[in-house]
Amino acid sequence: MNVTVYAPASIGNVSVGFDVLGAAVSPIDGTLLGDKVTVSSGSEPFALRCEGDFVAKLPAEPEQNIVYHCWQVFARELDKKGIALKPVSMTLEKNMPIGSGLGSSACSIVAALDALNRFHENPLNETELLALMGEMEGHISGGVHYDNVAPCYLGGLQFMVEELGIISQSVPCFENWYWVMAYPGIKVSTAEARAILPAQYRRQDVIAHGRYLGGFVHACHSQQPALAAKMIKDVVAEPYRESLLPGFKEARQYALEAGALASGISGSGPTMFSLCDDLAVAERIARWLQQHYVQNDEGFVHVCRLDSQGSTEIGSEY
Ligand SMILES: Nc1ncnc2c1ncn2[C@@H]1O[C@H](COP(=O)(O)OP(=O)(O)OP(=O)(O)O)[C@@H](O)[C@H]1O
Ligand SMILES: N[C@@H](CCO)C(=O)O
Repeated sequence: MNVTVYAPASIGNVSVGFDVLGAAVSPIDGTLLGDKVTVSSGSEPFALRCEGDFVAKLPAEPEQNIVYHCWQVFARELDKKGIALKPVSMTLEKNMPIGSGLGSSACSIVAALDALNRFHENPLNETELLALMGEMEGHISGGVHYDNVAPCYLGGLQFMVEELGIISQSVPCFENWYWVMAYPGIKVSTAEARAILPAQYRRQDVIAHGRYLGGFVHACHSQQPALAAKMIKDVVAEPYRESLLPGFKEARQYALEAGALASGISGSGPTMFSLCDDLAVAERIARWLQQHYVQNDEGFVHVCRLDSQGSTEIGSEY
């Protein structure tokens, strides 16, 4: 028996909701922009093999791979429930660049925990599994935040409510929005990009943040796309992180002049997203970003749609 799970890329924050809003995205050309994890029966308690385009960027020791930590916390939770852990042989296909702002660690975490859970016939429910995913993301980035793992696992646009035993709920979005994702090919560490943020904010920024986030969620629920797009503004992180992203200011200005409805940093960067409601505009912006924002052979640009599915079981054998 083996189970394979694919977990998609995600946009943390979506500019307007620092740490509390995130969106899962997939390229419209069918490219699988995310990690895959396969869990098979093993002959020892745990074994990990890594492959894929970005395998060389992973820590050399399996014990330092987040997939190993996922297995450890999964074992801990099964132990609490008195359920036997099966010996597993895991394979990580690492397709996501690390430190990209596309939720790369979230992809590995979500694919690993979802696959482990399915392999054991779902002993953990959705909320228990998502809580573990948040714990693992916190382990890597220095602070628990669900804005990558929740959309990556559940799909769509997710808002972190973290109340009444609920971690995240989905927010309706707009069918005709295209998300142009441009990864320049350089690395920005999430932990470092968090460490440069101020510990306190001015009252006017707090008020603006509340207006933008409340306005965005309201506009999504009342299906006002123009208003929703206008509310995609970041006063919490972008002003402080811009300096980490060479060419970002110019690229955002180009995208907005070329007809993007909004443009911002994806997660902690360096990937930027540009939102369009016209495919021709999205493709024009994508071509420009490929020429001017991408810095090396590892960079790429994809025109995406919201991925409403989140992590998905693919190609399993029973
Ligand atoms: N399977 C894995 N996938 C990604 N990173 C991993 C994995 N295992 C261990 N790591 C380590 O976790 C850290 C991830 O760093 P960081 O949080 O900046 O990247 P990220 O998750 O790719 O960022 P982002 O969410 O912005 O895409 C790196 O130090 C990396 O070596
Ligand atoms: N909300 C997180 C996302 C990291 O991808 C941050 O901006 O630090």
